[in-house]
Amino acid sequence: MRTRDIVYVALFAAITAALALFPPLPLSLTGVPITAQSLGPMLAGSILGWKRGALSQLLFLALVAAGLPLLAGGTGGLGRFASASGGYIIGWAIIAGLIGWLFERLWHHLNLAVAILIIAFGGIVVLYAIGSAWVAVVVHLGYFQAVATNGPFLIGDACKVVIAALIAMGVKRAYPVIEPRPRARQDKASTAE
Ligand SMILES: O=C(O)CCCC[C@@H]1SC[C@@H]2NC(=O)N[C@@H]21
Repeated sequence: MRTRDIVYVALFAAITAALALFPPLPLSLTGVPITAQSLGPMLAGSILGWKRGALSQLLFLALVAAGLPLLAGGTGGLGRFASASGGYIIGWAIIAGLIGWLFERLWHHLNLAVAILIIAFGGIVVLYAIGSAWVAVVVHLGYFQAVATNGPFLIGDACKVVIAALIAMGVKRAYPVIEPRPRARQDKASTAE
């Protein structure tokens, strides 16, 4: 990793931490809060790509695990991973990697709609799937009951998806950070013509 990559990783860990400044709203059944912080991994993956995106969230998680109060509401420590929120928090690193990987693969086909679809897939479908498994275990619910507890997150998360896609597409145009995978041979041939 170059120095610039380390700076990007640290910057996006810091952005996720800064999003904790928005006050959380915990749900009564599970205690998992509505939070602005899941915008962090959406941005990290879509702007940095899979490796640096995932690393930025792993760095953030390491700091939380070490006890720094970087989660919304000023919480942190290993206990947060054992709480009903644990799957979502761990999922942030996974979805940053997944979103970044999909952005790299589809770089030459990206437009706002594709970006929204990719970020919604990672930041809603996959994140809820992981988070709900954790909720099911910790809160003693069936898996699909746990999935249903995500309902109140949907409007906020849909807004985060659109915000992340708009920012990521703006960065792609103005100052692309992702180094895309080479185009398929077929694409190359058609551009050479
Ligand atoms: O305990 C924490 O601070 C972490 C909370 C994780 C909240 C998840 S992230 C996806 C979903 N959308 C939200 O707004 N909240 C949950």
